[in-house]
Amino acid sequence: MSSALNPTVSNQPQLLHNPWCLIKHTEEKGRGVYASKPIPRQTVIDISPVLIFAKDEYHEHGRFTTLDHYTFKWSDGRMALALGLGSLFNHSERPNLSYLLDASTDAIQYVTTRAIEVDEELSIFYGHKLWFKDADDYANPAVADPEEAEDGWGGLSAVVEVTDLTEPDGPFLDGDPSEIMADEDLPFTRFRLPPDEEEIDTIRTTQAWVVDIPDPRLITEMLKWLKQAGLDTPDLGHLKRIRKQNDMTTLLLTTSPVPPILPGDLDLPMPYTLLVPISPALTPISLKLKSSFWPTIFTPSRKGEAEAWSRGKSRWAWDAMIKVVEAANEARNRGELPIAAHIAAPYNEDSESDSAPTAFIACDSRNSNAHPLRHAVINVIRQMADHRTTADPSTPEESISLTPSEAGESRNGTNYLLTSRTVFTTHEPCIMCSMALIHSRVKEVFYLYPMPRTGGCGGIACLPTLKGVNHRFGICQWNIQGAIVDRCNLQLDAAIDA
Ligand SMILES: C[S@@+](CC[C@H](N)C(=O)[O-])C[C@H]1O[C@@H](n2cnc3c(N)ncnc32)[C@H](O)[C@@H]1O
Repeated sequence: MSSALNPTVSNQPQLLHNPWCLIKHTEEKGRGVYASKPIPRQTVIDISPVLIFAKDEYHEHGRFTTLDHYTFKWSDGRMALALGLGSLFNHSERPNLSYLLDASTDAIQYVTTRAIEVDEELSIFYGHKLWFKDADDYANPAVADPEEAEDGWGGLSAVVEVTDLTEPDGPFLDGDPSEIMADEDLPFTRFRLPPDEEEIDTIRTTQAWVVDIPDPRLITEMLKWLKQAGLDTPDLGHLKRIRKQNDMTTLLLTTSPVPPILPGDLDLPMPYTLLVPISPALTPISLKLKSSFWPTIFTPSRKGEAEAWSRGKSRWAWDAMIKVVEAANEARNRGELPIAAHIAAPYNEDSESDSAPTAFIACDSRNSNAHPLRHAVINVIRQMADHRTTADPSTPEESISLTPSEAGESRNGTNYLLTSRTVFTTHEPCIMCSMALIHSRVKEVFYLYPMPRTGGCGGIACLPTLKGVNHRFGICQWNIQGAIVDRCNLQLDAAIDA
């Protein structure tokens, strides 16, 4: 953000009913909403009721007034004005709020997409065609060009038009599909889970034999002996061999259950056991904690780094997301809750993404089954389980559909159901569904709508980060809700319990 921006608290009455924010004024942007204290990710900042204008009314009158800076497209060509905080969020190329249009209550809900620091501005993404000069000083600031701006009406029209919906085939089709996309251009936000083993009681250890060496001159000899005795094994490569503590030098010997027999001529004390970490430290905090057991090697490996995404893979995700939203719409038309989940066929650089038969899609069926546990994610995992228990790999059709790990006698119950698979859902999975995804060893989950009150992927809890949970999966929130929802005309109940 431009350093020229120096927000001042305006002298107008503050929103005392809102615990998170203040309205401040800057010369460049006018009023804006700023965090008055640190705000956690997925906090509902405001649910603004909207005032709706009929299409003709807006076209003939509203668009010629100041309203035009504040309104955005609603369904059926109508325009909406957010009452409350909703009209004061300024635009950012890197927004920290997502929004959720709720046609059933005529309201719009604003939710933080990441943790927000005190004094940070809360912003939304208006779209690519701005009618003003963006005051934020990013590398490619949008240049206001009235000719470029939409000639339609509605200042914030892009709130629901982040992606160009006039492109009949959708985004990410142009260009080289293998080109790796910059993180900020991806259609989703990845949530960074804290690295494993950040707390002392989650560090996994094993018992190792060590010996104190009262005379440091014996160290070289002992290191030679370790080699000769075959104790210089790679399984201890993540640990330092020697620890110097309180004037005592101690040598790490082995993790074998039986004590090693030390050379008799060196007059060493008896070996004894200690707990040592079983893996290297990936973070500085982990290094400190692990080294409190035994000096550990620091390897900030690539393990925790985000996977690179190509344009083709973004398109694959877009298609999967469209599919899941369409399924949710169909479910709604059948009288179900409009929630769907999709186990996408794995992305393959060389083939059509949606033709592989191991893709599954399921909807919430709590209504039709009168069964409170028939959530979409549970239903889709069950489809995969049923497929793996019943598919006959001897038939040509099924032999195509089963991946090597799925085929053969090791079927359901032997292998995990979703290893290396990606699940797309309309709604953040609830706690029950998140646990089912952990049990299935899913690789990653993409969802469209955060569920701050029920979600198990960061909403009310983040299951993959809980202590004692032995699997982690990637969590990504789709950024361009508006585009997808508008395209598929999904009418969503923001209060839905997904
Ligand atoms: C919905 S209003 C936001 C609240 C507005 N700042 C106010 O004081 O009422 C949209 C208007 O805010 C201003 N604005 C929003 N985001 C901006 C940005 N990134 N840079 C400059 N001006 C911005 C523009 O004048 C725009 O027409």
